[in-house]
Amino acid sequence: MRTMTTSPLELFVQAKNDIGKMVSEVEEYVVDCMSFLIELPKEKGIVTETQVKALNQYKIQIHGIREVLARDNMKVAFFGRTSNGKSTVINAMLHANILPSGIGHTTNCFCQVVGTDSEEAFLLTEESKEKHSVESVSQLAHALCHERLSEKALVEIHWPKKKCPLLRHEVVLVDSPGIDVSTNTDEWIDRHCLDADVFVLVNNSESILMVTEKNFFHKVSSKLSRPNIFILNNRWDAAALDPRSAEVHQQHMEHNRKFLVEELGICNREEADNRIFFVSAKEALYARLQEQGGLPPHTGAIELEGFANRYFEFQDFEKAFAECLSTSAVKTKFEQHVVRGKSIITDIASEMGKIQERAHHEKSKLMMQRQELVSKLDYVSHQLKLITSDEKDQICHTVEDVERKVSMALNEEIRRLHQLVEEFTADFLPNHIVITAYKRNLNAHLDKGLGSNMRARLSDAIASIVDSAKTTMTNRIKELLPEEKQHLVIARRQDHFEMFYRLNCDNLCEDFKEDIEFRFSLGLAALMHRFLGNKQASRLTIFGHSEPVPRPVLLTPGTPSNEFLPPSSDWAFAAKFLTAAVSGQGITGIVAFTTIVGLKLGWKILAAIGSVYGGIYLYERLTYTNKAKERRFKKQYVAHATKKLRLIVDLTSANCSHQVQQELSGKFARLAHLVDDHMDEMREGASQQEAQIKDLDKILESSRIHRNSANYWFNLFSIFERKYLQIDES
Ligand SMILES: Nc1nc2c(ncn2[C@@H]2O[C@H](COP(=O)(O)OP(=O)(O)OP(=O)(O)O)[C@@H](O)[C@H]2O)c(=O)[nH]1
Repeated sequence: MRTMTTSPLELFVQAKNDIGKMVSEVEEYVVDCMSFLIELPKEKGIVTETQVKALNQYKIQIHGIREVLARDNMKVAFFGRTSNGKSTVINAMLHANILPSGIGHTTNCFCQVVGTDSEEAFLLTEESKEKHSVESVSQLAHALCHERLSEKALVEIHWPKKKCPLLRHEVVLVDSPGIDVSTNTDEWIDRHCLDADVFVLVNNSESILMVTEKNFFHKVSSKLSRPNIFILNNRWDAAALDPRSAEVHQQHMEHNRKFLVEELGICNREEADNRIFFVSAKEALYARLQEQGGLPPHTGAIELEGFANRYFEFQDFEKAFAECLSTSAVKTKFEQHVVRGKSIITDIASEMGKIQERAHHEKSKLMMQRQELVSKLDYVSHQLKLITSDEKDQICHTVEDVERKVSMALNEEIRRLHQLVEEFTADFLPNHIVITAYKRNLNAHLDKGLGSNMRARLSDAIASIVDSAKTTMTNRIKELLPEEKQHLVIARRQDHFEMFYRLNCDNLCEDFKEDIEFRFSLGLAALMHRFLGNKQASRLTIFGHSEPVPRPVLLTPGTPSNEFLPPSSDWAFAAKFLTAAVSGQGITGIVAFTTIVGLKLGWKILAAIGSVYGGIYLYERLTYTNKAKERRFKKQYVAHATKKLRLIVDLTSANCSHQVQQELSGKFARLAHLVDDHMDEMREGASQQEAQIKDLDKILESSRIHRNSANYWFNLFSIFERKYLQIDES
């Protein structure tokens, strides 16, 4: 609904303020949208380069509209032949004698009168922006003459607004040189007419419209769509003196109407009648100057008959002109801005819609991906727990299996220990230094031999068990890893397991003490041991002798020893005696023993027995070589080592199984670590997706706000349209 104002011209001012404010705010909005677009992540494809460029273009265009708006005003151009009174009409409308007028060609260039807030009037030319001060018409005329301007040049006369009410409403009045003096009116039109809202054709009512005037407006009409043209038949005061004035009036009306309606085709008959006026600018100017006290009373010009009617008609012209100018200027000046503004806003809303759509799509995609990732993470975590528990059991079984195998193999090796010892060859001499070295080398041989035998027995089997366990856990873990990481679980060469069997025979047999002294097998001590057994013999040794008797070595380990029987009758006596004799170890004892046996059996028998006994002794003594000593040494060593090794069977098998456990646990820990890393990456990915979803929410919210704002601005433009541009529709 159009707001009625005191002056029709105020409509333009009000519309200009409204649209100026709106465009200024829309510019801020477009800048906001631009910043929003620039900050959007390009890699997601939510915003395209084309959109950014388009928005930048809109920003430039809106800024351009704002700049044009600032310069927008209501422009009226006055045309007519020389001395028809164009300058006088303008002066009358401005209520001031601003433009020079007179007989002859007084206006030699385009003079544009605009209002200024300044107190003083000044003049600007196109060539220089230097302000020329003018205070009076004569000065202005002088200044214009002095400038020596071409007819198409433009001079701006800035006149204080407070002196002229018309200038307060953003009205610009353009005076032109006489159409009849120029041959280059095309250039005039291009330079000065295309942005004019209203044209006033000032005709001298003492003559009809000439071809030059008509041709000029034909050109204007061809370049502008339906220009607003008013025809002022000026100097009507002079024509009114003619008795045929009514007839002349009629002729002018018909002629002018025909020109506007038929020749130019810019309006209909009724409209044309409202655009044709018969006035006396000179009288109107004089009357107004007189009102302001600018002229002495009774100057003559306003005392002619019919002045009042002509003056009223001049005022009617001003009123019709103001309405037409304001309406036309609002439409021509602002309609294009509104159309452009609405188009920009619609485009921005559409771009925001696209961004919203893409962000929404991206968010849905991300949410699905995140859901998948979280489910996968839960699955992997759960599976890892299951596999870990399962593998623990599996490793326990494997370890037990290995322990059993090692134990069996070691027991077997212990049983075959004598073979290993027999295989050892080195010089053997019964002296301390050689024996010490011999023992050391034998220990090393045993260590190495046992180790390599164990390896030969178990290596393949254990390696196969371990490899199989590793392969199983690797395959299970591999399932939990993404394809691109599965190569990390493939076993490397250094993953191959080798059992380390260190029996440490050096330490084990450290306490081995050999006994390789000659022992006559039928000697008294040997016989006593044979008959009494080790314990009794040892007891006798402990109670009866100052010289310690070396501990006898069992020739056949495992052979049960004879039980000690209590002595009886003669044998009991002999035994006691023998015991006493042996216990005494003295010649007296032996002689006594021999005498008793001799007396009992007879001396001959005794001599024979003695010879045999001596022969046996001699034989044994002679055959007890170094080789025999070495054999005895090795036998003792085997017995000792066997006993010792049996003690460490459990320890060794436990140690080996521990190695397997370490190997498998280590391997599983490394594999599980890969899954942990993968889960960490998934968690990181999920939290990144969460952050991206939040960012997308912000983008969605911002694009929604910007889209709503676009709708708001579009509605405001529509309201402006209804208020100022589609008045007839309301
Ligand atoms: N009698 C009478 N004289 C007028 C009227 N209007 C203008 N004149 C006179 O006509 C002469 C020319 O007036 P201008 O206003 O200078 O005419 P113009 O069309 O501007 O002339 P150029 O600037 O040379 O193109 C002046 O002497 C005016 O006083 C009028 O309505 N009645």
